[in-house]
Amino acid sequence: MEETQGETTWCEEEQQAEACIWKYVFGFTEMAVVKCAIELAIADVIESQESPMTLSELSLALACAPSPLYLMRFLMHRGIFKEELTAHGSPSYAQTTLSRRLMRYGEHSMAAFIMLNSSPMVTASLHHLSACVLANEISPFEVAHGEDAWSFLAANPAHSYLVDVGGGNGTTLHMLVKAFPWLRGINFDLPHVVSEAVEFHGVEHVGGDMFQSVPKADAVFLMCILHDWGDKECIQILKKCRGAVLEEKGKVIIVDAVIEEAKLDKLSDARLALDMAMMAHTNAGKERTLKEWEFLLGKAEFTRFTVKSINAVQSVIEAFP
Ligand SMILES: C[S@@+](CC[C@H](N)C(=O)[O-])C[C@H]1O[C@@H](n2cnc3c(N)ncnc32)[C@H](O)[C@@H]1O
Ligand SMILES: O=c1cc(-c2ccc(O)cc2)oc2c(O)c(O)ccc12
Repeated sequence: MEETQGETTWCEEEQQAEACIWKYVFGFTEMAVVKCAIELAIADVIESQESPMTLSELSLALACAPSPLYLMRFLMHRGIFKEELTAHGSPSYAQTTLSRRLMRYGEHSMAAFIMLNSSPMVTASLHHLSACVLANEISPFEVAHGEDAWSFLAANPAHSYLVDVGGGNGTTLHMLVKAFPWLRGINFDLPHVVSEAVEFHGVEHVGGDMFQSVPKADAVFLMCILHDWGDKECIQILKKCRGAVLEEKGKVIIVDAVIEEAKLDKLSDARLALDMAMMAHTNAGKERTLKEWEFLLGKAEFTRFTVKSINAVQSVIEAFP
């Protein structure tokens, strides 16, 4: 005979508790999978595709094997992505209002907060809550890091540095720094170009030659630069850019056209016209196909790259050392 407690039986309460306790058993796992989705830019890739993606399409876009993308099932069950069937009946993954909050950019993005709260700097403090409750008057942050948060942040600035190679007068970098306040910008261009540039908050102008060296940073940005140059020069520039970032976590972000000969869209003509303009304006500059980008990035010794179309003449290519 079941004991009743109000509306709920003892047995139902046990079952609810059993389901609930697993949330705590695997609480960190949930955070880690969401962090992983942000790092892989899964929501950004599906958004740029503008249609649901199968696991094999996702694996191509992310330049990884399909099997680890099994984590999409977890994210789908949490209501982060939704599953839809393709015309051939294969499962594909689509954006939701929630997954758009995992995008790295965009007005609803919460990615930066998730990355901060799942960072070792924050999680290390959370491991000391009980000691701090008992010890009183000392913060978990101080126990974990040996100093208060303000001294720690002064010694370990949380900013990421982005260097815009061939950034002109720094306008683009200024827009990026305003949109992403955790960024600090280094606008790198020829000395006579940066000497004319006006000051922007969060942007430092540095004069130099990208064929000689590129300032060190967390990431390098190259917008409409490589299309000005032939393959030999591009490989030289790309090698300097690869050398400017850390091997484990740096990247080189290229904004340039990707010519798709087989897949036409409303901007295909504009890309091909830009290719003709490059022929007219430069010695060996051109717009490149995916195969040509693959060749350049391979020659410059990048280990992998991803391409995101952004509904513009240019695409965003992220190359990893
Ligand atoms: C086509 S513009 C692109 C400017 C900017 N990235 C944009 O998208 O508006 C090319 C830029 O590359 C710069 N540049 C050319 N040669 C360079 C070199 N050797 N080192 C650094 N910058 C260079 C030019 O001064 C110019 O600002
Ligand atoms: O004539 C051009 C045009 C561009 C250009 C056009 C449209 C875009 O969305 C981006 C770039 O870029 C140029 C360039 O980089 C250059 O060195 C010479 C000429 C042009």
